[in-house]
Amino acid sequence: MRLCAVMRTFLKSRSRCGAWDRLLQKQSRASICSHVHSFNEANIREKLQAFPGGSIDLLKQDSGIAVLTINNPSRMNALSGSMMLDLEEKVTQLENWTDGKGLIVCGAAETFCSGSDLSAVRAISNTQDGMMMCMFMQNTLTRLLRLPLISVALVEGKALGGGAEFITACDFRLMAPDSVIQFVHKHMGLVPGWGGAARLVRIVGAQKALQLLAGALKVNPTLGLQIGLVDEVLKDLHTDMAVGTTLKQAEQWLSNYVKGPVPVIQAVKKVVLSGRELPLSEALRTEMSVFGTVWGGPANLQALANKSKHK
Ligand SMILES: CCCC(=O)SCCNC(=O)CCNC(=O)[C@H](O)C(C)(C)COP(=O)(O)OP(=O)(O)OC[C@H]1O[C@@H](n2cnc3c(N)ncnc32)[C@H](O)[C@@H]1OP(=O)(O)O
Repeated sequence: MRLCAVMRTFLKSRSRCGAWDRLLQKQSRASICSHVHSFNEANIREKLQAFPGGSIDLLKQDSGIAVLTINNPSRMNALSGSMMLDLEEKVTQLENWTDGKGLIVCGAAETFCSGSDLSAVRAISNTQDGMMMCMFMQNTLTRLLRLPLISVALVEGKALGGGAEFITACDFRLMAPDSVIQFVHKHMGLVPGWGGAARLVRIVGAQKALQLLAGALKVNPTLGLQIGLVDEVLKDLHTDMAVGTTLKQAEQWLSNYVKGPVPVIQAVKKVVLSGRELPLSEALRTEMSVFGTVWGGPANLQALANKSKHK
């Protein structure tokens, strides 16, 4: 099945906010499907399956916060072909998670992700296969960013190459002390292909993005905060034993933004997403449509009955 058809099926299946879905559907077709005409999904799935190792683990919690773990520690959590397939499957599960509000993306064994598995990169170094893999990952990471969940990447250790691209597909980024984000693509004779450059420009602006990519700069927590790539630096576990694990700190941080009923939190994400991705006139229409899903809804009526004051 061609990817465009997959995107259409996926978007059609999520029709709780018709206008929002239709607009993103239109945008998805234009931005994701237009540049590789001969994309054959079955073909790329078969190719990716030939590079096994590691897993992507998903834990959906009663709190409404899920934890997605990139798990391939013997290769510094490099993404193998089967992990790319696994990631797509987990994103589908999250798209269907009606009780979800937040998502933390992290790596196993105290490091985030060292990018694409270099053994797979070597084996599929022809242009056609490279572009297919790139399109598969662009599609998956775009869907991750568009989840109606508030997402945060928890960076410990290293986020390199595709790992640095991955973190840009989350709404927020947290860094542990001593961690590093580096778009090493230039050193590999590459540029980002998983959508990381396009998203980076939107996060830090074109000037800073150009510096990060052209200089393959090592971004430590201080620089990350300074340029707006990173939203918070976590406390050092070695000097402050009371803070718990980095994952606990990330959950604590995210809990500030996911307090409240599921439909309201998901609606917040949708209006920001449409503002981020759509032209103003379409974003305004979408905002009205999402507004219609919460106006007069249970949380709204409850707040009115409580005569809430916001002192
Ligand atoms: C569009 C996507 C573009 C891309 O993502 S291209 C890939 C970009 N990433 C890279 O080039 C990362 C290369 N690796 C490194 O620089 C270093 O291994 C790294 C991550 C800084 C860690 O350094 P160290 O702490 O010294 O550990 P190490 O080098 O001994 O690594 C431990 C084991 O992990 C392996 N590894 C690390 N990154 C990998 C990768 N991307 N693909 C496949 N294997 C990878 C590494 O080969 C080593 O394995 P082994 O113990 O020698 O069997």
